[in-house]
Amino acid sequence: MTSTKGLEGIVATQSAISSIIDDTLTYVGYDIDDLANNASFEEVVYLLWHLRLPKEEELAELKQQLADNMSVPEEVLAHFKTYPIKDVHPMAALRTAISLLGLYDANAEDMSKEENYLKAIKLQAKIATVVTAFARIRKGLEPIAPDTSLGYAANFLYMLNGKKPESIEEEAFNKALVLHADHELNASTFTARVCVATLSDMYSGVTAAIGALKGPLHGGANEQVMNMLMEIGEEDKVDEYIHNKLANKEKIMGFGHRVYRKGDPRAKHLREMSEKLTELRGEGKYFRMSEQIEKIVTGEKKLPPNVDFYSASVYHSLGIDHDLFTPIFAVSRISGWIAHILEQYENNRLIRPRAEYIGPDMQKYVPIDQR
Ligand SMILES: CC(=O)SCCNC(=O)CCNC(=O)[C@H](O)C(C)(C)COP(=O)(O)OP(=O)(O)OC[C@H]1O[C@@H](n2cnc3c(N)ncnc32)[C@H](O)[C@@H]1OP(=O)(O)O
Ligand SMILES: O=C([O-])CC(=O)C(=O)O
Repeated sequence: MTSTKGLEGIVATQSAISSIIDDTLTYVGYDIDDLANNASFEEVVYLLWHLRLPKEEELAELKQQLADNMSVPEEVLAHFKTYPIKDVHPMAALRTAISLLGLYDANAEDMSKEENYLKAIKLQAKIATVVTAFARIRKGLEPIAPDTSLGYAANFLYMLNGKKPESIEEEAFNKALVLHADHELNASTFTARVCVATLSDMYSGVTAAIGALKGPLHGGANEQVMNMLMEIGEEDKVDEYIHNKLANKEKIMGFGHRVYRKGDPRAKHLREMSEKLTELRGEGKYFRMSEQIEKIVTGEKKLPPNVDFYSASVYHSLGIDHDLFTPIFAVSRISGWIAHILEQYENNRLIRPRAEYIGPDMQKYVPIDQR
């Protein structure tokens, strides 16, 4: 038996949800460029869960179901006020809150198709409320109830900030949600599938996936990109900072990808938004710094930016706290996790690979007084 480090190149399942072929990303056969330019996030959620685009009335029904299920139990919100540690990371709070939500769902263990679909709606709806409520409660602010007249993207920004977003903000946030919704067998999606392939419940699968997304080699990179931009501070410091990092063989967050070679097709959309939004906010330097970093890293390491690189300056210019960037990734990606969880249940087999053993040969047990 020989192993492949990080399972590189291993095809671990079949899936009809999304594909990456020759650096082109599609959801159910629809090019990500087409979806980013035209679709609402709710349309994409429907597409991922039903493997077809919704008709008007189907989309209206999903929107209504999401709006109707956004409230979360008081106990979950109250629990945010009980942490003994200051500055709990919002991804840790989110991971716990999703698990906690499962304890308030009487049907959490019901594995019927109907109940799993209802759980999907509840999770997709409530995650927006959980993230925004935590963001407010930690600042001593009251959570804001969803405005059911708003779409999902606008509602998220409304619940976060307490005011309805401008249309340019809503459009940008909707596009970011569309771009992050699914991505074949990335680490967090694989985690979700491994978890539910034991026939564990959907709350467990999503909780596990949040844990995997949190790491800086995966979803956690978007927050690290912004930390890097803040640390560099000024445009004339970029060159020295990046060259030092590369010389020390340190990774530049937001660059590289296990699957894409020529480039991540999502990055250009976020780049475009970053340019527009940072300029509008009078913070164009973050776009210009990002551009400089891209020039150096693509030139010297031949590593193109991934989805996390320009999303950082986009979210920053929407006025979002930097440690909420990864939870926002989860708010979108939960749609993909759920699609994969449902697909896994449909055609399940336990996921259990092997390990190539590299430890010592057979040893004889030595009693403790003779070691
Ligand atoms: C949503 C997402 O998850 S997108 C990815 C988000 N993560 C990041 O942006 C973190 C930075 N990037 C990385 O760490 C990696 O490129 C990953 C994790 C995305 C992909 O990892 P892998 O396919 O395992 O590549 P691996 O880490 O083995 O890198 C291969 C080589 O490229 C180098 N490399 C890869 N990414 C970077 C980077 N961002 N900066 C500098 N060098 C890099 C590695 O140091 C390694 O060099 P070596 O062969 O000389 O040792
Ligand atoms: O696919 C991956 O490995 C990481 C990624 O880009 C994503 O999850 O969006």
